[in-house]
Amino acid sequence: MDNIVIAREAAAREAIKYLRDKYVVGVGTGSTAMAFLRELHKLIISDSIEEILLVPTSTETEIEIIKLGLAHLLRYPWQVNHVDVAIDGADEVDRRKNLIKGGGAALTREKIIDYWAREFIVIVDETKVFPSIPSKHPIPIEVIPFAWSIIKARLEELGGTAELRFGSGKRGPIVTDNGNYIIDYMPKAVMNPDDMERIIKEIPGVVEVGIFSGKRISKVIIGRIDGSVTTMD
Ligand SMILES: O=C(CO)[C@H](O)[C@H](O)COP(=O)(O)O
Repeated sequence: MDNIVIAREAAAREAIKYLRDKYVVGVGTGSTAMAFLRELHKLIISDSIEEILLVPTSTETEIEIIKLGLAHLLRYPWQVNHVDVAIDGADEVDRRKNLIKGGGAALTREKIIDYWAREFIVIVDETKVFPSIPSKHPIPIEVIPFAWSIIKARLEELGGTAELRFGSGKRGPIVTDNGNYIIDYMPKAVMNPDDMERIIKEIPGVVEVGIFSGKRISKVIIGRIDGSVTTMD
């Protein structure tokens, strides 16, 4: 098995320990979150956990829940009055638990559900840990299509590069679950993530920013390629 897969699965298995009977669980987006969903599926079919409900953070995750035969557990935000725990992946994490998210273009729904949850637990493999963010991955920003060129220009004025995200088939810009576009922004200068998030969010037409503040995160579980895990609280 691929080393990264071993690391992601180790983090996903560890996250299972934070679930309880009757929990409403926010289910993240991406391959690591899907590793968690597969572990959760095992628990559910073996009756090791009871009356759990699943709130997806994207259409992609919703489809995976249905494909696993768990449609009866699927709930939308308006069908529950809270989320006990959200488990989600990330593209980058720094030592203060600040995250870059949105590699899968799901950052807005992820932030809505992850921040709503009483506990927000992040699962990553060790290659996602960096001294500061953004390091390798630009900051995904969800924008209203009408405003994309203006926002791109405003970001470039702030310094750095800003690119409208296209699909791999080059048929046009990626469209999010909310009908918006994604701009990937790599700033020139390192800045405090909370300040960076605030500055970008102030640009009219920006829907959400793929910086998730470490202050909002309960725990980061880091899976290692030897199968071990470490936790940042
Ligand atoms: O933010 C996300 C989707 O919008 C994902 O959580 C992030 O891209 C990590 O994905 P993966 O686990 O596949 O590396």
